[in-house]
Amino acid sequence: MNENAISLKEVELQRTHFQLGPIQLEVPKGYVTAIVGPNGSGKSSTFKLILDLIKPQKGDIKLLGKNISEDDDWQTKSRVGFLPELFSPHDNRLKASAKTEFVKKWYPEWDVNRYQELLRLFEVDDGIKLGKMSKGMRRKYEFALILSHHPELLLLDEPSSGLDPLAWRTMIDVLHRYMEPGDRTILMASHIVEEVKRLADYIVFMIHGRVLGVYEKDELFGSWHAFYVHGEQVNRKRVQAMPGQCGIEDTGGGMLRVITRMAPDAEDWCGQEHITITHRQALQLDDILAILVEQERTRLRA
Ligand SMILES: Nc1ncnc2c1ncn2[C@@H]1O[C@H](COP(=O)(O)OP(=O)(O)OP(=O)(O)O)[C@@H](O)[C@H]1O
Repeated sequence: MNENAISLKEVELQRTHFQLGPIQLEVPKGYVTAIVGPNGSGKSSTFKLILDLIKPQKGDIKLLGKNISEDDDWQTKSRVGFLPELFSPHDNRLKASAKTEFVKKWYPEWDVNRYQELLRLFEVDDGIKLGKMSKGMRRKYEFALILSHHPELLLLDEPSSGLDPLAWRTMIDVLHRYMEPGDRTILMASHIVEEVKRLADYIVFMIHGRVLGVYEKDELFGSWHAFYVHGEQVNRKRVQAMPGQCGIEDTGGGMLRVITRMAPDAEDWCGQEHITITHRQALQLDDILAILVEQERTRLRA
């Protein structure tokens, strides 16, 4: 990884019932990074910290090379497009077009043609009051708005929340095209497995306010596998020594299903131990997340 679009160093945020961090996170420029984690794990809070909308108790945050706590300059923030998870109800009485007129003044790179093109693509009428828009329509409008000033960096919190399947496909398409020039960056939070699979280059797991790791997507799916082995050939105790082992299940019919997070090493180990893998399965993102959540719960209980 070379240049970072965002970096968080030892960032801590203390709330009454929640502790975020210390977080160490680097978001590489030119790629899509997806934060994946259960509800309440701190994804939205991380976005707000990055944008200086809330202040951490400790740590340093850099946005597009600038230290955000020292940089009050709008210039850096005007290079970012932020789609929050929830929109403020304060704008509800405004027509979308009135909000656009207000917002566009803040962005030197505002592109009216791009805005009109995106409204057409998403089939959004900006003559409607924001409070009268459906959830999906409002999301599509805000999406068009943040893309129309040619941001270098997009921060998308649950981008497809409320979108129908057709609008979802359009959004994925628009984001792929957005990334085409090669120097743009997306940091997104998502619960949608398919969305992460289609868009992300890197995946960050965040659980209970902690970043559990940043993984290159293909490497992640290539290393988390379930191996099926014959219980007659190998007993539970022996298979516990498999590299990266993080779960053994009896699937009936004398078969054991062994989950490993180090599939290539585990395969070599099986070879050396003369254990035949009868079948193997790459784990899905939600399976991996479920295992990590369980491991984190066990760690917290200990
Ligand atoms: N303004 C606030 N004051 C106090 N606690 C808050 C505030 N906002 C969020 N929290 C708490 O911080 C924790 C993290 O919330 P956050 O919204 O960052 O999580 P999330 O991962 O985005 O969740 P979700 O997937 O449900 O959107 C939660 O326990 C939440 O209750």
